[in-house]
Amino acid sequence: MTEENVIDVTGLTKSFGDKLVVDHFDIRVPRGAIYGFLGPNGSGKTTTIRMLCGLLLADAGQGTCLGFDVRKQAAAIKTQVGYMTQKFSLYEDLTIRENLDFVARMYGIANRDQRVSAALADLGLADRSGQLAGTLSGGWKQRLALAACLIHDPQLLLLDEPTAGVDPKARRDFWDEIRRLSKAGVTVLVSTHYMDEAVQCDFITYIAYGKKLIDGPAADIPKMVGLTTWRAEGPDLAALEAELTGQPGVLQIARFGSTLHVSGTDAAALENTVRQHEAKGRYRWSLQAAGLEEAFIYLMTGARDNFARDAA
Ligand SMILES: Nc1ncnc2c1ncn2[C@@H]1O[C@H](COP(=O)(O)OP(=O)(O)OP(=O)(O)O)[C@@H](O)[C@H]1O
Repeated sequence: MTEENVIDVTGLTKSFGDKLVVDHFDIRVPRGAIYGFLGPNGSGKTTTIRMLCGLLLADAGQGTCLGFDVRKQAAAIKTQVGYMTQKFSLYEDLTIRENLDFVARMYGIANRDQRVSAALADLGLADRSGQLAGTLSGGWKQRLALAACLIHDPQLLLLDEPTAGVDPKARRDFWDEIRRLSKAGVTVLVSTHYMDEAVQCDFITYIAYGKKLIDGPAADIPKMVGLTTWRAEGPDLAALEAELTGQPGVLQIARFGSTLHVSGTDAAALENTVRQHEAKGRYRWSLQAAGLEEAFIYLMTGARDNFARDAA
């Protein structure tokens, strides 16, 4: 493995039957990075992650994951990544300790009892280790699943929507842990539909209909998306939103606290519309530096749900 890239693949392609699900996907993930994987439902994120961790053989493409060939060394990759699936994949009718012990046994970990006890202590669940996993709240289940992924000290975590349906406080705690792991040198590729998670990533890649549309450092994404945003402050923002909807240059209107962020990709047309409203004097308008939040909303709502295309 090169020191720089823990994942380095090009042209990954996968079809199911006659349906092309992932189309020539390339990605390079530097060691220690948190790489956000965004895209509408059904865009091919899970399929890509499964090809990267050796669970699914790509139809075409090549490259390495943790220095192993993704096509020829799937078995080695599987033992060395931590993969967290969308659905809770542990046993609800085993206790927390039994679940961790089971996973540790699968990986053939030496000093198993010690390792499991350390994982329980890290989790803050040492006192409740005899509790059935099925009785945990959604947030705790996710943390337990993460602890299970980490039991063999993987250098790479592939997390597939790890916090879907989990409350905001539990999501924040989960991400504190992700950042701590990243600081310790663990590389993380994480798919998410949440803006507050996307903004915590170092890099972002965006996929739609199996094709990568955007990829780069998170700080560069707004520029790549090419949105101009104006901010409006004043009374009755709902009325302003209704007035602006569909006007020239206006592609997106998003409420941020007591302000309205109005965005578009045609800067001149948008400014023209804004100036006309500004002349009425009801609202204070200011040009807003391009932000990842607006870019995220644009990306995640701009492309239709991929299943919708299938259904059409
Ligand atoms: N084993 C399979 N057999 C047939 N079709 C599949 C299989 N796995 C996935 N698909 C299809 O491939 C497409 C991409 O699915 P995938 O789960 O990779 O998308 P995703 O981006 O992870 O979606 P989500 O955000 O909803 O999890 C979907 O249309 C899905 O129905």
